[in-house]
Amino acid sequence: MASVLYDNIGELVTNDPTHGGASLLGLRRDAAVVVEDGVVAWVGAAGGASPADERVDLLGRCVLPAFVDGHTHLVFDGDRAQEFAARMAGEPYAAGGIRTTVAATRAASAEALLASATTRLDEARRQGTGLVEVKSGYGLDVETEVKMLQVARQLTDETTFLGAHVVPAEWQHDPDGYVGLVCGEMLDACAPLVRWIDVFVEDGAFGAEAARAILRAGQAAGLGLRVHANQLRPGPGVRLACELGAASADHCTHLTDADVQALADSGTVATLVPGADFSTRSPVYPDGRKLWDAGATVALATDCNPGTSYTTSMPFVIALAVRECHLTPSEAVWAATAGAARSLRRDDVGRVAVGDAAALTVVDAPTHLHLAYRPAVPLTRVLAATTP
Ligand SMILES: N=CN[C@@H](CCC(=O)O)C(=O)O
Ligand SMILES: [Zn+2]
Repeated sequence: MASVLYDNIGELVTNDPTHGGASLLGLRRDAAVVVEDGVVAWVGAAGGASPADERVDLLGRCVLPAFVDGHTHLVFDGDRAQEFAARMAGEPYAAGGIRTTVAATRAASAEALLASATTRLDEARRQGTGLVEVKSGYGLDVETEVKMLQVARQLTDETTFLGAHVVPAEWQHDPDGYVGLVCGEMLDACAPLVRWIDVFVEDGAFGAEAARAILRAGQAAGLGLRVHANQLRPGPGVRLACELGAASADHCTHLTDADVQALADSGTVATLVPGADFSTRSPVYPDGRKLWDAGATVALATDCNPGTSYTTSMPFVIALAVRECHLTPSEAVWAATAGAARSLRRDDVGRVAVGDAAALTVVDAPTHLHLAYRPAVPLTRVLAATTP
């Protein structure tokens, strides 16, 4: 049995309420963690553990649960840097840009998609991410959606069918026919490859009626629900997500008071992706403060994709969530770990607890506050990771 002792941790974020009194993050100062065969075997005081096969001295650094990135589009081909540059010159973001990536992704081989997605996943891991969710949605035909998901399955168990990203060009004359394809042949082909189904509910993408039909079809196929909701303007996405019992409503940039209340009253997590608001130069950011104070469960994710948020950096998202969404640094770290785990309905990640798979990230700083305090500084890396 191989054991590793991580000793002299200056600040350990456990997200386990049995540690740290009433602190949100279950903080332990001067701590140590023992990992045996990839599982957390012991959590206690620095210098207090029995000898292990290997000892890693953290020299007073902060250790936290590896970040959980519950919303990514890591599998795609093509480049949209020109579209980004045009936006920075004043062009608005529109859902239709997705079709540019669809053309490139259809033309790419599975091998090429796996190679580029693996590079992005490695990039995320170098910044402290342990677990990612990955969506399809740049195929929009049966063959390419399956190709994307077969690639995604090689990266993570948390895969999502997003055939309802937008209506592809060849179905523009018959959007209802496309909804039928998504609910029928495409879902049948993709369901065995995924845990989740997602719909982009927005003008230029899918309305409430089509989204309800698609999500119900996914539910009937045994999939959990996620919704791209209220990204570009107020709309029905969040309320639909709450009504149908979705695990997560993602974006949540434009919420009414009724939307906030619906999230607070439901088990649906509000997953904020402020990297998208940053890269689309949104005039507003999600009001994380209001959601948190209302009692909603808040998560953070990168939404890594070539159109609206080409970042794999959870520390960057944490910094944005503090600066622009008005979460405290501690709330943002919780949302990027424990909150994100809830958005995937996982209770085995996003915390440091005996018996859990070990997924630890080290911050080259004495406290978690430095994640928001020192934006864009490469402070984090995964220390131990066993989650797929
Ligand atoms: N909003 C919908 N989907 C992606 C953007 C996709 C794209 O523009 O390529 C998002 O989450 O932001
Ligand atoms: Zn997205």
